[in-house]
Amino acid sequence: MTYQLIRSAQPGSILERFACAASHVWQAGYEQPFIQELRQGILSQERFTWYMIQDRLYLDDYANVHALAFASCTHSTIQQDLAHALGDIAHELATVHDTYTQVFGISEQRITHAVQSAAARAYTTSMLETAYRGNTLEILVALLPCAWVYADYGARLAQELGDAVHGHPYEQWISTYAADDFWDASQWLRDDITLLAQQATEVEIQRLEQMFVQGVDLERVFWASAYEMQAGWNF
Ligand SMILES: Cc1ncc(C[n+]2csc(CCO)c2C)c(N)n1
Repeated sequence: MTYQLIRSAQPGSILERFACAASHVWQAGYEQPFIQELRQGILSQERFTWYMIQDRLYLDDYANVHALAFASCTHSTIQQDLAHALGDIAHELATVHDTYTQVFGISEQRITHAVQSAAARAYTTSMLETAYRGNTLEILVALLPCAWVYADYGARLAQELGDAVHGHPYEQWISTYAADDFWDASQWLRDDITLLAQQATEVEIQRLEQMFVQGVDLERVFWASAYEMQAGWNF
């Protein structure tokens, strides 16, 4: 179990069940070339730029999933959490994205004309399908891999790099996701899932576990497709 998993998942909790079920794909995601070359600071700017453009498109869909979760929800506290989380996504766009789009000279025009890669589209289509058809708990579980995987990989990268993170070519990216603030910003999501899951049956929990594993794997595939600079379809 990794650093963030130990820190978050109470023994016997639904979160621990998710973490255990996903442990293989989780580790495979960390060991893939995109993340390992990023850690070593040798990931090409071209690949990172490709990723950033795809991520901008992804974040639009990701924000929409929050809005759909809000619409599905009758709990006022969970609605407030979702509305607040939308603000965090705007912050993410303003910090990580704006920095790198400036540093790497990615024009707004290139982003506007970009087409989602096949893998990115598979990921967002799957999340949006859950958002349109699922209940609030299912939609929240669709959002969870995004927050948890990034916090975990960020913390591991920072831990492994130690002082070498300072002046690292991808310092801002690593530091954003390694920060305690980033972890704390998604505590509402883990809490609300834990709360709603108290009413779920064992069969429903097993389905959620499968959804979670698929989401963690789609995070892996998203990076792999950026590493390959995978194309999409122009329709
Ligand atoms: C493909 C992809 N997956 C996850 C994130 C990380 N992320 C994006 S928004 C958000 C929530 C609060 O900012 C988190 C964790 C990303 N950037 N791109």
